[in-house]
Amino acid sequence: MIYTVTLNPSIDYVVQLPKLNLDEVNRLETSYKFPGGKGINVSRILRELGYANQAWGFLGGFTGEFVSDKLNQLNLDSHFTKIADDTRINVKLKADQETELNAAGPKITKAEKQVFVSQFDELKENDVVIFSGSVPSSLPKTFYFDLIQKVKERHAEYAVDTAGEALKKTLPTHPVVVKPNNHELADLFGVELNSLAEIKKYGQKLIAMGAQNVMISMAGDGGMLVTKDHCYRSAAPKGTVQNSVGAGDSMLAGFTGTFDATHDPVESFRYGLACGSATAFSADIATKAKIDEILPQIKIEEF
Ligand SMILES: Nc1ncnc2c1ncn2[C@@H]1O[C@H](COP(=O)(O)OP(=O)(O)OP(=O)(O)O)[C@@H](O)[C@H]1O
Ligand SMILES: O=P(O)(O)OC[C@@]1(O)O[C@H](CO)[C@@H](O)[C@@H]1O
Repeated sequence: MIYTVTLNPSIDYVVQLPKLNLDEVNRLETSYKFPGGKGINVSRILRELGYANQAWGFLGGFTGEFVSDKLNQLNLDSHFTKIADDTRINVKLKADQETELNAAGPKITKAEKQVFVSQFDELKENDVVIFSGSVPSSLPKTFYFDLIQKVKERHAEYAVDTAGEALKKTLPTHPVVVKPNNHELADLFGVELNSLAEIKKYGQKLIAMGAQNVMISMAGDGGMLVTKDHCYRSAAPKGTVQNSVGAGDSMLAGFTGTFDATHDPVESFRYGLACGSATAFSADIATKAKIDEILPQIKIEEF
């Protein structure tokens, strides 16, 4: 079974207008509300691909009710810990440029945290836990790392989509896959990455530090997969970008779900790339039909 962890879910309020004028009232052309949060996006794609999974995390208040109702409507299996404070609202502004305003997140009490942590006792050998997204500021900075210790005690596997020191700290515990984007990879080492060869070199460093697979996302430039003995690269298929929010989560879902089922890194990378682009070319998180349409366009080569 695959479990996704979204410590800080959101309502994603996506607003579209031709141009943002600061210091003025701006009238929106369209606006949508989606259930958001990285792990929730991962769960939605896993479900589209037919992989049984359950979404975990914290939800509370009227905003939490909205997210919960939407997940029920999507028939998503979920088990969120109820909290007293309100789940956050993140604003995604699509104008001449894309701007995201992500809130810090709700207060989580000690008792609520305890209820959530006890869920990890349910894990079994060979389960996979996917940790994605920010940690609300009321939780300790080491929270992912502490949860990973629980996953390892239960002999389950895990994947992680986080950045900076939190990512570095998890590498020696051998995550199945980590998915930095090229900018996060550069920031991690305080360097600029100007070529695919450099991206490969720093991806290999993450392998040397303990990751089992390193998938580097590069938005419209496609992606790279670094394994212990190989490196694979693919450009992105062409299409009209509608809303790239969640493309990285979709990529992680495609890879991890396929890898759990097949243990084939190239096939998993293929699904990761197709899911990422399918979401970028959709208004919301991609559907199975969109993923199937993109899959034949993915061309992977050894690099
Ligand atoms: N404009 C695009 N055209 C085609 N494919 C795209 C585009 N944007 C993203 N993708 C696909 O989705 C993958 C993940 O996207 P991206 O690199 O933006 O992830 P990310 O930085 O983690 O994004 P986010 O945090 O918004 O989910 C890319 O590696 C690529 O395969
Ligand atoms: O603030 P975080 O947790 O880093 O990211 C949250 C978020 O931007 O990530 C998803 C897209 O990847 C959105 O659904 C959500 O709003």
